[in-house]
Amino acid sequence: MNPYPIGLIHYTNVAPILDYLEVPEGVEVIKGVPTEMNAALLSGRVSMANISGVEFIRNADVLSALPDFSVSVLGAVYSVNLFHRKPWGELRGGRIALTAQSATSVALLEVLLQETGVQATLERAEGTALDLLGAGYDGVLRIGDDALREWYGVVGPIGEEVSMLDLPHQKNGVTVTDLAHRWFVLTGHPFAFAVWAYRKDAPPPHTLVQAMRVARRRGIGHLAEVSERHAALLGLPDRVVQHYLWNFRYHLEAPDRLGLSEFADKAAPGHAPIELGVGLPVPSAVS
Ligand SMILES: C=C(O[C@@H]1C=C(C(=O)O)C=C[C@H]1O)C(=O)O
Repeated sequence: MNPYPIGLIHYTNVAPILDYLEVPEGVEVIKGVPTEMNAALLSGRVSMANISGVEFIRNADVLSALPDFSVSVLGAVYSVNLFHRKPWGELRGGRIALTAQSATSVALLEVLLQETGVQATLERAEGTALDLLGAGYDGVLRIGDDALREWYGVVGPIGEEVSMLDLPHQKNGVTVTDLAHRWFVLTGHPFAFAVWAYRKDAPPPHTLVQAMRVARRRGIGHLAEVSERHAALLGLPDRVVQHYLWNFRYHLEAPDRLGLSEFADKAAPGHAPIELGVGLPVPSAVS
């Protein structure tokens, strides 16, 4: 029987799931950044991946998603950041560098700029936020582990007495605008950055979905160990990474679905209806 190919984005934000995932036999794994996994899923190279929420929305005619998984957050996320020196409103007419790793966060930035009447030129460019600001960009969008490290590089050190919650973070003339926080200020809802999407004609085996649920339960139950391990890898304080991971919503509950559908209407008007759980076994009565 052919293996079931899946794509995994290995950002720290999914460590509480992936660190404990025991991949069942018959499942083949490839790894990459969001835009690579988006392309792999849409090309059929993989049948399921934790892809950018906006790509799931844009392709809701051919993609479904697991009904109880996402990378969502209510309020600040700390790893989807716009770095800029001028105030947000003065980015009008400016140039903004976009990491090539992102799809959802780019669409979110576009929505937030539009909602605030700020028209800027967005262009893909790779490099650290400070380097690209130094190269003349007015704003720099960074996501994932790079964004988290560079956020802390600008605003750190953050002690226990100085809450991570005091936003926006500004230091030495650089403002780090957290896009998920701005979405919350705009809507009052969570933001779903990623979902576990799959091709409607190739739903994942139940063994894989169940292994993911078990992994998530273990990861959340061992958050201190996960945080300590990844803090060392990231070179960040353990307590900062623990707050970062504690802050995520890994299911796809009603608030997260509300945020996803609200974003879908803003970012992809006229999108096909979002269908969750297509082709998955109907949950049996819990014994
Ligand atoms: C929470 C994050 O969101 C990520 C952003 C994505 C995107 O912009 O396409 C895709 C996957 C998410 O994990 C992050 O980058 O840390």
